[in-house]
Amino acid sequence: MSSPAPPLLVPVLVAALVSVLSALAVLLTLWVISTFCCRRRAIQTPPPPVQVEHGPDSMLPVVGDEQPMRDPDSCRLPLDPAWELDRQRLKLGSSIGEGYYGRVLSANFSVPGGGSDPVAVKMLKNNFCKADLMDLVSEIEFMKQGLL
Ligand SMILES: Nc1ncnc2c1ncn2[C@@H]1O[C@H](COP(=O)(O)OP(=O)(O)OP(=O)(O)O)[C@@H](O)[C@H]1O
Repeated sequence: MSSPAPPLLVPVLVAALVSVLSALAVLLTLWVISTFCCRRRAIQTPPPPVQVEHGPDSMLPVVGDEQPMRDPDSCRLPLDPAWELDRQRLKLGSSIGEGYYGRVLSANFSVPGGGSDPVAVKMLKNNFCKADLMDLVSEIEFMKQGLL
């Protein structure tokens, strides 16, 4: 049978427990504040421009992570004169459909010699991330190779 704790020990134990709990509360508060500040800083810091490179042995582009792209101008792709069309000649129409990362519009392309051709224009959805851009560029590259 255990003997009861001496009368003085109980207040000391309670005080120690209160001290430990207070310290834990302070640590938790500091952690919450630092996490909140880090998140705010991450949101305020604009993402770096996307680098799209072609690896020596691969036609797939090398681009970054899955952060949302907030500034579409920061991810302008290198021009490819062999495939690039003058987008001033494109007249966008209504939406045809949507896939996982892109949406497709009907459009008319004014042919330089005169007349126009109906075309489909695929573009990234709003709030796309770098992985979506990578998917689109990969699809473009496959199309150039005649693989799609
Ligand atoms: N060249 C095209 N001509 C007419 N309609 C098209 C054309 N390309 C796409 N579409 C329409 O737009 C829709 C979305 O196409 P999109 O390529 O974005 O996605 P998906 O191929 O269906 O799916 P995922 O995003 O998974 O590749 C298609 O389901 C189709 O209805």
